[in-house]
Amino acid sequence: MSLEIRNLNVSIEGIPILNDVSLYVGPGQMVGLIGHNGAGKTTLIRAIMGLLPTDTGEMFFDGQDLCAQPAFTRAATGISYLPEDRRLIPALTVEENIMLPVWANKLADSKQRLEWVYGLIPEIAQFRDRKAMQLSGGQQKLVALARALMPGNQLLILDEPFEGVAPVLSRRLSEVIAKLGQEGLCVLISESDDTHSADLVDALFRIERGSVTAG
Ligand SMILES: Nc1ncnc2c1ncn2[C@@H]1O[C@H](COP(=O)(O)OP(=O)(O)OP(=O)(O)O)[C@@H](O)[C@H]1O
Repeated sequence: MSLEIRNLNVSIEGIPILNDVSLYVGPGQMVGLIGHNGAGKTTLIRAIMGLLPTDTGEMFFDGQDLCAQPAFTRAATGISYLPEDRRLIPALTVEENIMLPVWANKLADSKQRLEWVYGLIPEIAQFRDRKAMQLSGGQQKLVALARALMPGNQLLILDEPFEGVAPVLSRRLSEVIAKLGQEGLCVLISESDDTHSADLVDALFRIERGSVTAG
């Protein structure tokens, strides 16, 4: 499984945002996407997820042309993302929040997948029956990651996962993300600088004013 993006151009309301972006995430690779606020990280992630239309260029995952497939097919392809904000539903329990993508996409093997996620992040299993609103911001981030892991069994995209997370929890988040690499997932992590991702990633791309360079 690999993600290959070639010469991708994306505009929002007629304004060019991404210029000729090329990026590669190899099988089982963990790759960083580093850029300042407004550089275009979220726009690129939204384009990969099919949430923004692309102007020109190519995106392939496991040989499938992602540009040709609508957003709702991503979960079935095993592609998922952790948005910058957590977007948990406060009145639902932790487990209900984690199960949302399973219900929305009628995913198979959800029981095994849930056990796998609880094994990876055991502290979440302990508060599975609590309402999301009763958790700290960092705990909510872990739950949002768990939720993304339900459909994301091939490619997981993490949009600034460490943003606004206290040091103790960001260390824990790093441990969990490192484990994902060992599980053979392709992972793309965006960050405004490489403070947290430097030790995690196998390769790095930098994005500046909508243009991406390797290294
Ligand atoms: N809905 C929109 N309408 C107009 N311009 C937008 C829209 N969304 C993003 N942009 C512009 O696209 C550029 C890239 O924004 P994007 O959110 O992708 O950056 P980012 O690297 O993720 O930054 P941040 O770290 O602040 O989230 C910015 O100049 C932004 O103003």
